[in-house]
Amino acid sequence: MEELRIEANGNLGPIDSSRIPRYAGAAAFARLPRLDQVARADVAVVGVPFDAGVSYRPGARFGANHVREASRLLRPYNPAWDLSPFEQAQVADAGDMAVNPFNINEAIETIEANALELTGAGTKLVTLGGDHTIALPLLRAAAARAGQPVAMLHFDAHLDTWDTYFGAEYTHGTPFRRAVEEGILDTEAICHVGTRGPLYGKKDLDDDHRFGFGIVTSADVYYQGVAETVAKLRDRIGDRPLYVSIDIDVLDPAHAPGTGTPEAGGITSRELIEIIRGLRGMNLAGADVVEVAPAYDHAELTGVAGSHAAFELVTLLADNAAGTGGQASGYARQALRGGPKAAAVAGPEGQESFE
Ligand SMILES: N=C(N)NCCCC(=O)O
Ligand SMILES: [Zn+2]
Ligand SMILES: [Zn+2]
Repeated sequence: MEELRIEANGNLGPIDSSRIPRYAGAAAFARLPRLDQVARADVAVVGVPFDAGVSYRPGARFGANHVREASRLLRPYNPAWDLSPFEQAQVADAGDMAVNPFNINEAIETIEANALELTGAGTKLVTLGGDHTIALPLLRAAAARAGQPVAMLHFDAHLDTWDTYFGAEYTHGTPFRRAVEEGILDTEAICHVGTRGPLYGKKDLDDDHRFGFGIVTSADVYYQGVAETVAKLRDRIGDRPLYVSIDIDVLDPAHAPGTGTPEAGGITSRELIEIIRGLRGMNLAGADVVEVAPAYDHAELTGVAGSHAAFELVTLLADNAAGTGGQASGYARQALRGGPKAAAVAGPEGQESFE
């Protein structure tokens, strides 16, 4: 079948869902072209079907394709910012990395090497996991490309700064401790968002604090609201190269049941999307959406949430590639009251920083 695609500004866009039903054909993220169908890409969405690092329910190896399936319903215009990311930048689906499911160390090396290869010509990556182990090699590649340790916003119910499980150093509960040890994170500008749930002990928090992490808990987002959360995060990070890692379990299980280690009391998908939108114009180096485990999903809730989170990340990167960041437009222009969009556009001046 012919692929009837939307094209604009020399960028090959998604299959046109007004001419080919959106449920037809093979799934690529947002019905975008494959990387081998375009000459170059500003932004690539890539899958990492790997879940050998999980401590509880398995299945995140199927997450990337589940998010791709759910992403068929995305439309190409993002009204929050009056942006058509696939027109403003070339975005493509780079397919899946072929990682060894039986050897975690080798898998980590493969992910790092593939991420470096994909970003060679300046392409920015949005990676679909996979379990959270994969953030470590992705951060290595992001820091190598940035030429310096990167700031990080880590959306997650969990800290993921634990030391080992069963003596294993590389698991989905440990990537950010390893990243601090490796010196690839800018420890002046790293923060967890959405943290909640029981820990093993107080030492978990003491260690995490010692590594330099700030914490905006799920309860903080509820009590302070999105606007204040965004302002604090922007203040903390400034213009540093920023990696954004989104564990889908940051969402309440009501919004994202399809994940391996769910915790009650999470943020909503609306809050997550609005916080991501609040990062507009920041110096985004790369991002991931991980821990989608479709076997536990219902009605594609988690796939839809993951696909929208990824779409907002792609919008941020496309916006940066096109140099259009920071202008009030779209819904922001039509807003009746100030809110996070207004705050994000206005910037973080005058906001307190947090410890
Ligand atoms: N990264 C995720 N999703 N979970 C980490 C949970 C580690 C634990 O079992 O304590
Ligand atoms: Zn988690
Ligand atoms: Zn995690």
